[in-house]
Amino acid sequence: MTYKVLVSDKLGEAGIKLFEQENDIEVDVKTDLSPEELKEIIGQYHGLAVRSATKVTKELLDAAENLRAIGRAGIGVDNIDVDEATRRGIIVMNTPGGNVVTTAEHAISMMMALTRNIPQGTASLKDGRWDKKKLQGREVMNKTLGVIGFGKIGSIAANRARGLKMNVIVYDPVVTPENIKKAKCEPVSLDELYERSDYITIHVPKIKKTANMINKDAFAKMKDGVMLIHCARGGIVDEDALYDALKMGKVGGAAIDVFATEPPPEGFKLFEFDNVICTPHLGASTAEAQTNVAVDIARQLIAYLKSDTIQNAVNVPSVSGKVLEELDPFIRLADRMGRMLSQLSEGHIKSVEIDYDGNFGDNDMAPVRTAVVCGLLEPLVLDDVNAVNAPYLAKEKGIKVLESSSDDAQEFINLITVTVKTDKDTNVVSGTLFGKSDPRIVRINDFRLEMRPSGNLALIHNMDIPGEIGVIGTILGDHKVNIARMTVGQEEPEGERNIVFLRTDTPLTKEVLDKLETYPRTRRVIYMEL
Ligand SMILES: NC(=O)c1ccc[n+]([C@@H]2O[C@H](COP(=O)([O-])OP(=O)(O)OC[C@H]3O[C@@H](n4cnc5c(N)ncnc54)[C@H](O)[C@@H]3O)[C@@H](O)[C@H]2O)c1
Ligand SMILES: O=C(O)[C@H](O)COP(=O)(O)O
Repeated sequence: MTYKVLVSDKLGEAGIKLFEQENDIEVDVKTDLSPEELKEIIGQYHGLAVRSATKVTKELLDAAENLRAIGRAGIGVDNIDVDEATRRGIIVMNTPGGNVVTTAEHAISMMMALTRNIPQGTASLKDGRWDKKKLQGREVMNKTLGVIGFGKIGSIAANRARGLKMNVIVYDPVVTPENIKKAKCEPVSLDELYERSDYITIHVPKIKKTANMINKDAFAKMKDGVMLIHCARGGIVDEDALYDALKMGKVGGAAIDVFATEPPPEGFKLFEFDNVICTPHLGASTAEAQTNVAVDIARQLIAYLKSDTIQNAVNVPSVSGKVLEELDPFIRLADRMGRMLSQLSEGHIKSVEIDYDGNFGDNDMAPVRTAVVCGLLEPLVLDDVNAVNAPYLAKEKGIKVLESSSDDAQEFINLITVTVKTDKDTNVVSGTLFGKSDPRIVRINDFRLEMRPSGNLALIHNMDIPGEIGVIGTILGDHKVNIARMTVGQEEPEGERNIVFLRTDTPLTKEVLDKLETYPRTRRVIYMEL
């Protein structure tokens, strides 16, 4: 299979080369497309590589019928409708490491440029003026820098600021005070950060909670003359509130790299202030960072398209190729168990319980859990179900997914037992591996058996009476259906019922199934193709 990848924003050459080196990947680089142009061509692509400029909206995804993966060469994914991608089973990944030093360095450069009026000095000098007196600045040594968001970039910016002998105070609700102190910074509340900072630099992700977080109320709490550095994402600072704060002199200067609308509209009102300096979203724009993120995203997209290996996904847990390889036989078993349970169960599914008994190594079983859910949902829903959207679809349908584990797998080395409860019934299937990779179903509800879960399978609930198996054999023989394998399940505790589990060489027609169900007495037949 050949996978087509579209690169729709400017991407480092080294990344493009990686795509080109793959025999089974075709890459097209088409930047600066209008939303309409992009919508027209997106249907043919399996992978899409973007930065901030491409807006991956629901409308675009509506047309992206073959798209499996969106790769963001950078960090912020607020230009991508991640929920919609998830619902459609499209993986979204970013490159969290490649541009962080570059961006922290940009924030520090912006702070220094702002405090020493470097852009203003350049402009006035080129304009023929010698504004030496007017453009006097101030030192940053011993001043207090407030860092909002102490993740990858915030912590590097704080480290560089410590090198400039600044006092660094930090607000981050997730990072522990110990970790902030270890970096020789002081953890504080957000209000305290506003009250004490001479400079504030913002390094939070753009999410619902951080949209316009630096607003009128925040500015009101800040020190008079505070200088603001904003190199995170547009929309975190309320630009109207910043305008008012600059006008009142509450904010003494702002260095802005990112804007609510990019590029900002003509006559953008923040440009009227001399003490506002700007860059056109250059935070990540160094040769080093662009090579890093381009290479990272190309590798990640190639790995996912070719081998389903997930790295740095923002909408599904990451799994390395090695772990996937180890778990692969369990994943296949789990998928089949889910499919069987889907066909055994009647009514609305309420919950799925997965028990892992015995030895599964130290692996995170998330891919196995997802495979059970995929198998369970696939026969029931219209959407394509995969590892990306399965948890989302289960949640949307109100299905609880529970897991437990124990060391005791009875006579097996490892045993997966899945119990599906609906509003009408409860069904249980257990499966294991024979050897390292040969999947077997060893229990269906009250019956112990042993059957490979693949091919054309019929599960026939009988009364345990003489001649019954002969009748089934005769019906199939009369219709020229060859039985490849037959297992009779033993009821536990021993009772009057049994189940016959058949694998046939050819699919069973409706006529055969009707006969099996009614002749000469009623049986329950569940037919599945796995
Ligand atoms: N200007 C650019 O070109 C450029 C380049 C790279 C990254 N970025 C942006 O920089 C930002 C930071 O990136 P990162 O890699 O450091 O992310 P990160 O995920 O490593 O760190 C973000 C930190 O913010 C914290 N946080 C979340 N909500 C918060 C809140 N309400 N208040 C305080 N802290 C909060 C998180 O706990 C986390 O520690 C992102 O918005 C990213 O998109 C911009
Ligand atoms: O979040 C990011 O990585 C930055 O905002 C960089 O965006 P860009 O790749 O569009 O320059």
